[in-house]
Amino acid sequence: MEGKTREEMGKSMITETWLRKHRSLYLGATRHPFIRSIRDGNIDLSSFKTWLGQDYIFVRAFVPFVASVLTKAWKGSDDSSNDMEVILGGVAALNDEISWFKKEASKWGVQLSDIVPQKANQDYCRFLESLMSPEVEYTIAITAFWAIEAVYQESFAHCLEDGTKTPAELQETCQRWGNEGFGQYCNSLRKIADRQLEKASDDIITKAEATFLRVVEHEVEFWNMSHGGT
Ligand SMILES: Cc1ncc(CO)c(N)n1
Repeated sequence: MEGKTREEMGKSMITETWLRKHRSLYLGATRHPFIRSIRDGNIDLSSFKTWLGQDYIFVRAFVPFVASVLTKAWKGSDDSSNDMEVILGGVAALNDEISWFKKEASKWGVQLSDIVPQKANQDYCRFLESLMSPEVEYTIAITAFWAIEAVYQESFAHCLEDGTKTPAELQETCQRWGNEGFGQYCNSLRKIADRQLEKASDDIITKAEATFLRVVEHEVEFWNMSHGGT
């Protein structure tokens, strides 16, 4: 890539350039102390329960967001049948995820009906809601969607690598987002985002990059909230 302009590399490398440019922030999300503590086996189980309850609330807000991305794909995509299939797969996975949260919560003695969303969660859900507006372009929304899923995929896959000390009772959680199928799904989302970005105006590309950064910041805050416990 040395010495090549973005045009020569092809604009399809846009997410790649962002990941490189914002590497330390991105690693701040995917290698967060909360994730490290799972991986090292010294996680405080009250932190895990906090995360579980808060993430259940997040996922419930995430469903209408993903549905809004699906709606935008219907008219806003160049390859809407491909994109709608990928996004619909995401909706189906979320249906399964909600059942999993309920089962997992009862296993850990977490009463989901009692959970009050904390500030970082409220802020993140409000951000999702802002992206649901019909004024927000498909390219922006699909970029956010990819980034949201990719942070979880990379974070939890990191806990499953050889030599990690992830506690047995948290393996299933890590598998949920760290498994290869979820990795493929994230790659599909990334390809869609790159394809959309390739033909986007500079203004949209700039907006999409800012959206990507905000997602990563919200993810860091979300882990911070969980890591703080209670
Ligand atoms: C906070 C958060 N980010 C991403 C995902 C992935 O679906 C999730 N479940 N929760």
